[in-house]
Amino acid sequence: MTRYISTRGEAPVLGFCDVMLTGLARDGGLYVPEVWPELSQATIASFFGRPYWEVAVDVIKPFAAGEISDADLGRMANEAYATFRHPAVVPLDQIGPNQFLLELFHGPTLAFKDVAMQLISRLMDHVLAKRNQRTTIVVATSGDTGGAAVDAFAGLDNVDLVVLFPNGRISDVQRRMMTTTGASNVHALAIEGTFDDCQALLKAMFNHHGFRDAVSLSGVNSINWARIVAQVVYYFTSATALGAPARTVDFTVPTGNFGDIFAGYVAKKMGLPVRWLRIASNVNDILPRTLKTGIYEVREVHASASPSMDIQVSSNFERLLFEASRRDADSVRRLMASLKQSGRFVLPDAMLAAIREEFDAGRADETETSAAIRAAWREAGDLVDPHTAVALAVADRDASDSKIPNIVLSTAHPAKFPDAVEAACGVRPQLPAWLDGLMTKSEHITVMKNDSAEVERFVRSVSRAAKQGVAG
Ligand SMILES: Cc1ncc(COP(=O)(O)O)c(C=O)c1O
Ligand SMILES: N[C@@H](CCOP(=O)(O)O)C(=O)O
Repeated sequence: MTRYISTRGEAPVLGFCDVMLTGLARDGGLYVPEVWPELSQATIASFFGRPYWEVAVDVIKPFAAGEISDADLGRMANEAYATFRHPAVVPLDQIGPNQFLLELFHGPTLAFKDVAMQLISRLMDHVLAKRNQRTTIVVATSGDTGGAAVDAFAGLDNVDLVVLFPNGRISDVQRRMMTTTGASNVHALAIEGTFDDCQALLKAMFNHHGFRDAVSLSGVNSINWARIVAQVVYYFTSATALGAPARTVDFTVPTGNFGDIFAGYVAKKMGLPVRWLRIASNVNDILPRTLKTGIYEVREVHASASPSMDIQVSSNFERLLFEASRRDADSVRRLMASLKQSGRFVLPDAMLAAIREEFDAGRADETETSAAIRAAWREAGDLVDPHTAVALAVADRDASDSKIPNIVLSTAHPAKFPDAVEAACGVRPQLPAWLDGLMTKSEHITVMKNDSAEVERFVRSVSRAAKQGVAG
C-alpha cells in the first residue's frame, strides 16, 4: 500500500482513500507519496496507441494499490473518459515544427479540470458508499475547477458541494456552469474578493478542526492528491505519442495554482523523460518572478483575459518546495510561516538551484496573450482560449527553435471565454450544441462577504453530514 506524508511533517500518515477524502493535511500541508513509484521504460513504451482509460489505470494503480482494485479502477476510468466528446479523449495536434498542442478541453465543462474530476467523483463516491459515509466538499475556484466539480458531483447522494468563486471575476459561461445545475446538493457562493481570498477561506475551514470534523470536510482542488495523480496520465499519453521513452520532450503549461505542472513533475519522477517543465503565467507572474529572483512575493492580483490564472498564492508550489528541500518538512514549515506572516519568503540557494534544474518560466502580458490568439487564428485557423494563448506566447518566445518536441497544454475551450477571443481575433467561438440552453437557464447564487464565519455558517447549514453528526 502506498503511504502518504504531509509536506509539513506533522499530520498522520495516510493511505490513498483517506488522502483523497481528506484534502488538505491536518497540519495545513499537502500530501505526497512517501516514495515515488517508478514505471519501467517498457511499461511507458506500452502506452503508445492504447485507450486513454487503460493508460490511466496503469499510471494511477501504483498510487492506489491495495485500496482500489484494478478492476474497479478500470471500470471507473472507462466510465469517466466516456464522458469526453473526442474519441482520443485528449488529442494531440501538431502546430509547428516540434510544436504540439494537447487539447484537454473535450470533457463536459470544456476545461482540463474534467480529466481529473470525472474520475475522482467516481472514486470518492465508490469509497464513501463502501464506508457508508457522507462528505461535504468545498471548492475554491477561479472559474474552471468549480464547473468541473459541479458537473461531476451533482446529484450524488453522499456528497454536498459548496463552490466559492470570486464575484464578477469569471466569465459568464464559467459562472453559469456552476449556477444552473438545479441539483439540490450543489451550492454556488459568489465571494466578494479574489480567488486567493476564496482559497484562503477554504484553507481556514480545513485548519478549523472542529468545523472540519463536524461537516466531514473534503476538498477537490488540486490540494487533493487524487486530482494531481489523475492529471499525470496525459503527460504520459502525449509524450509516448511523440516517441517517449526513446525521445525526450518539453512541456509548456499555463499555470496558476501549480497543480497541472506539478503533475508533469510527477510524471518525470515516475520515469518519463522530460527536459523542461515550462511555467507560463499571465500578468499575475509570481512564479516567473520567483524563479528569476528566488523571492516568492505575493502582490495584488490583476484581473486578466485569462481569469482562471489570476492567482498569487500557488498552492501546489508547496509540494515542489518539499521536493526541492530534499523533503525537509522543517524548511517547508519555515517558508510557509514566513509567507503567512509577511506575504513573502526567500528561497535558500540550494532549493532555487534544484527548482531551476527542472523548471523554466515565462510570462505573457495582455497584449501578448491577445496577439497569440490572433496569430493562432490567422496563421492556422485555430481558435484558442486565453489560457492556452498565454502558453503559446511563452512557447513562441522561449521554445520555438527547440530540437526537442514541445507540448503546449491547451487547458480550456475558446467558447468558455468568447469575449476575450472575439476581442483578440474578431471571431466569436460558439459553445458546442450539447450545451445549448446554458446561457438562458435560471441561476442560483448566494453572494457573500469574504468572511470566514459567515461562509462556515452557510456550509454547515447545507451539510447533510453535519446534520447526521457524521465525523470526517
Ligand atoms: C483554463 C485553465 N488553464 C490553466 C489553469 C492553471 O492550472 P493550475 O492551477 O493547475 O496551475 C487553470 C486553473 O488553475 C485553468 O482553469
Ligand atoms: N484555475 C483554477 C483554480 C483552482 O485550481 P485547482 O487546480 O487547485 O482546483 C480554477 O479554475 O478554479
